[in-house]
Amino acid sequence: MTVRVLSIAGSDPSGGAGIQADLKTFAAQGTYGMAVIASLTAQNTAGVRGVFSPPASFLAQQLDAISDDIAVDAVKIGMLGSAENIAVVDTWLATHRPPFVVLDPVMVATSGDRLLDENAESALRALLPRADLLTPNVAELAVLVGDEPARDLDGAIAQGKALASSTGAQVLVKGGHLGSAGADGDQLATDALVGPDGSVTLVPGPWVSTTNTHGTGCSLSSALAALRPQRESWAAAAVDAKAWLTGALAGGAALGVGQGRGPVDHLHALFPATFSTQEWSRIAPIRAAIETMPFIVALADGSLPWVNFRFYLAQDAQYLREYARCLARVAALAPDQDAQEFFAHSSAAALEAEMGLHRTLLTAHGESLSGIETSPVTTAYLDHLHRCCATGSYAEAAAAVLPCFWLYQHIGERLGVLQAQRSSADAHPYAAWIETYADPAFAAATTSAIGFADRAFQAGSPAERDAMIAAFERSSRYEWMFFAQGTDLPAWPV
Ligand SMILES: Nc1ncnc2c1ncn2[C@@H]1O[C@H](COP(=O)(O)OP(=O)(O)OP(=O)(O)O)[C@@H](O)[C@H]1O
Ligand SMILES: Cc1ncc(COP(=O)(O)O)c(N)n1
Repeated sequence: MTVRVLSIAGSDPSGGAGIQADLKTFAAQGTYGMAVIASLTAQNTAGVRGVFSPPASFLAQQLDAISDDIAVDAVKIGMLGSAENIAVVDTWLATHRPPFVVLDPVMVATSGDRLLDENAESALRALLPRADLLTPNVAELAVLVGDEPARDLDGAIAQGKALASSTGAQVLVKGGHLGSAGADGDQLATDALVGPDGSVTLVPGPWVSTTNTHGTGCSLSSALAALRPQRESWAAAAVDAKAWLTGALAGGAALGVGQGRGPVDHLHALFPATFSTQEWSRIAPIRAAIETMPFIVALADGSLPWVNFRFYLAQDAQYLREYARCLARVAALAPDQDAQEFFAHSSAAALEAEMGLHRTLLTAHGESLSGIETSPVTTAYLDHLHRCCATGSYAEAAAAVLPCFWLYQHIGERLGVLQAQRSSADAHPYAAWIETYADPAFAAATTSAIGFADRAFQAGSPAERDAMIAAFERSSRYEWMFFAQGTDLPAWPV
């Protein structure tokens, strides 16, 4: 029979934390997931905007509906929001306690926003002894033992021992925010399972360099609840939950979700990394460099001087003419009609739509595209593309032309979000450029280009796969240099 796991928690509409994360985690562990919503939040990856808790009587009604019908093998309790909700859960546990109870004492989100009424802290403290396992983060652990936040893992373990002994529950001390060093000096993210008898089991894991950490606490506690009925002990469940979470953290960036601290990829093991997800993660430093470079920052806020934008536009027009030839070459190499149509259409679109945009923008300033000299960076990028498309396979050529879709779509989307937040009265000098790349039709074309590259990778020989990886990374670097030449290199005489 499938293991049936219940989450009693808050809702995170952006899908990275709360019950949304819990249900994905339950599915990832092969269990049947259920969710009783204690509280609603309006939040995204950047922070919490509002919290609304329905009447506690409705929480009781939801819990009764489950208990009257379904045997629950394990429960994970997360954000409860209010003292009234905590009282309802306390009563429910007294009468319907499932075999395994994990309690994540959610008080404050990573963003610093409160997720528990201030007057509910003592009620939450009183609920703790009903759990088998508590999963406070460093800040919550400190509040629960009435101490300052620990500065290192040893300090956190000492607090964990105090909490375990006062509640009779096991405590998983999470060292994610503390960091620790392994024998070979590698940075680790070590957790520790502390028993009420003072026993300590270290659960080490590699540190993942990522900003996609929204909902890690929710996901870890859910994985523990889902795995415990399938494992011998909490220690065994913790080791497997930790390994799963490390993979989810590593896959988070490739999801491309949100502008703040993005979510982890709960389903990474069900859908193993493709060429595109792997490469998107691999070029994370290049993406970060593009997102924060002076040219893009000034383009985003509209402060980019026209002289720099004009230089960029002129080079881009040179680039697009040749890029369109490369896309036509990918179409010629395409193994099937869908790919051929897509790349041929993209070639025409590069000439018509994008170059049209450039012409309009220049004409509006009384300038034209004639007599422009191609810069060294533009030349180098085009030489690379022409080489991949002239001498490489379809797979290599499809990988080489992909960053120009994907990085523009990515930057366009980011700038489009900023643009939408701006008051409509503030005219942005480069609004037309942003709209072109933030357009959902361009996002759809990018998704198609990614799909074609992924399929080529699947069908490719080992040599072709290596060539795809090299071509994709090199094109991505050139994309960065291409933007950078607009402000960061000495002016090229035009
Ligand atoms: N960058 C990282 N690399 C590896 N593991 C991490 C990283 N950040 C957090 N973790 C792990 O994620 C789990 C959750 O730990 P964390 O301390 O972030 O909890 P939390 O603060 O409750 O999470 P949340 O961000 O959801 O509030 C722990 O197993 C921790 O070791
Ligand atoms: C509904 C809900 N529950 C829990 C958290 C804590 O997660 P995090 O600290 O990662 O934001 C959250 N943000 N939202």
